[in-house]
Amino acid sequence: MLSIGQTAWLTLLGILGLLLWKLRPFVVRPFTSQIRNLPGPRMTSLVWGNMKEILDEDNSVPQERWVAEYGSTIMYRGFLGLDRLWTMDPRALNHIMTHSADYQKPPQARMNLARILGKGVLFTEGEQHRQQRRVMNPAFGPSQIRELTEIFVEKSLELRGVWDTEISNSDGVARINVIQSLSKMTLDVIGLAGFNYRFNALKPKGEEDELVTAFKQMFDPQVRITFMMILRNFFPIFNVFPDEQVRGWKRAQDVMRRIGMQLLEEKKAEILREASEGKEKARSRDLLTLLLKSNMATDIPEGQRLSDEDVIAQVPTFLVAGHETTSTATTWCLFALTQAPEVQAKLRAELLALDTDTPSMDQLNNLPYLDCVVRETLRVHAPVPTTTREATRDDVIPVAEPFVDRHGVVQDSIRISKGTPIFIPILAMNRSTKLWGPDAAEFRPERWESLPEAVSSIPGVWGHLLTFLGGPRACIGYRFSLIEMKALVYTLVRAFEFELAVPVEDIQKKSSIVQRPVLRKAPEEGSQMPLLVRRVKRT
Ligand code: HEM
Repeated sequence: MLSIGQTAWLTLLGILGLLLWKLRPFVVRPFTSQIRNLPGPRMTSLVWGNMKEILDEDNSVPQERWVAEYGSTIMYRGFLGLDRLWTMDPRALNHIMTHSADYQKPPQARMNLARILGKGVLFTEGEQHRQQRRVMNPAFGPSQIRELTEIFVEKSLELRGVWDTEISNSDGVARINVIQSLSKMTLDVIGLAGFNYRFNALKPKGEEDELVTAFKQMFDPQVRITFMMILRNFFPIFNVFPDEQVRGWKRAQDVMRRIGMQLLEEKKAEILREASEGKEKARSRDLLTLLLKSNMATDIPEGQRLSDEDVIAQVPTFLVAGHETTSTATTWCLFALTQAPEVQAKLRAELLALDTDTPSMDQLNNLPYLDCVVRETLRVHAPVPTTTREATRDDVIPVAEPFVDRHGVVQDSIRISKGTPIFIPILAMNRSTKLWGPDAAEFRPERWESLPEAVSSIPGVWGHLLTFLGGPRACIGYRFSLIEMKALVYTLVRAFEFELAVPVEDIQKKSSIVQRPVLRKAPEEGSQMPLLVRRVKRT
């Protein structure tokens, strides 16, 4: 039997051992990492590495400067000097994104995803991920999105009505924080299109929907980073001491789970009822019903079907992945139009030439300038500016362009060790002057009428952009968000004129995962894009 003193010593030793184990990469990697000889900036702090420069400046700006100085493939230091790979070589990026089993999301990022979203498609890796994508892909095909267009247009018109009322109440010109309304609109859309669930976020009926409350609780943008959060990130064992925030997440998760389960049961019953009545097509066209139908299809072998747990985990996954991304993209689109009045006028002229308030998907896709404006927005204002991966084994990454390492030796590949973090430079690739030309940073929709040859090497799933990533982990919802964005821009730009309500220097891009706008003078107010909105005068 151990005495209290001995138990305390053993516990202390255990904690010390765990600490040393966790700190091992920070101690060993600087001497063993295969990428330590890549060119790159000098480390400016032993504790912060190069992170201070990165956190002090706008997204990707320091890395773009380093690439201009040292070449397309560089190494810089993260927290406690941990090495990070940043490459803008299209061939290397293609290798990393297509070999998704060898380059996975870092374990800590996955742990946080699982804690908040459950084990949905954003979380899973390897065979489980392939299985989920196989069942889910059919729900996101072009013909399914065509069916959903009506919802995108209906909700866009509802938003038009809300802003119209605000204008009437403000003597003809309303000051509107557009990101707030757009976020409600896209939540309503993903509710209806995702699960046939009415959030009524744009036009609340009585009390706020409990799923909306749960969602807000989980993704509060004002969340404080506490010491306990950092500790829990490094040492999951500290999860046994939950604070109020963790308890709040747990309560929110319980609500999401309960409603997810209820939706699942209802939809399964509907599919079975319709099958027994001999109907070919289920009435509901939402993503969850389509996913369930695909999961129940006879060509999916029994062992490949998703469990109920897997299906329920997709509910918060769709909500998170498909909501703020599209609202933020549309917000930046309206912002870009305020900065380019001639583009706004040209776009409006094209949109008003089509004489309908309720366009179909094909009609939206046949508007060439609208297409250019949406592409240019997603290029310059990619909502997700970077994403991370970690090498799961030692590897040799091929490059399109040989580079010179720190010792002056020419290298034609990147040797990488297991565990090395990699940053995928979505925004930086989208605005690389080498690929897009000297005006790459400018918002110029006309560039899409004749693209430089070089951009065809960018390994993105859509439009020569990395906005939706590429390879097996590319965004599953890109067609969904493109048509939703087009329906919004079509409806809003036909109805209203937009002007920025504050000096442009006051708008700052604040990056968590998604790049949201905040006011430099009032960051505590959260996401803000104040625009002056007037009705379009039709002659
Ligand atoms: C402008 C809008 C959007 C942007 C910019 C965007 C961007 C992205 C990016 C960059 C990823 C890869 C993340 C990573 O692996 O690190 C991703 C994944 C994903 N997106 Fe989107 N997305 C958008 C809209 C949507 C919509 C509307 C949906 C659903 C309705 C959706 C569902 C997903 C899902 C489920 C994944 C995970 C795919 C996987 O890992 O297999 N996204 N998205």
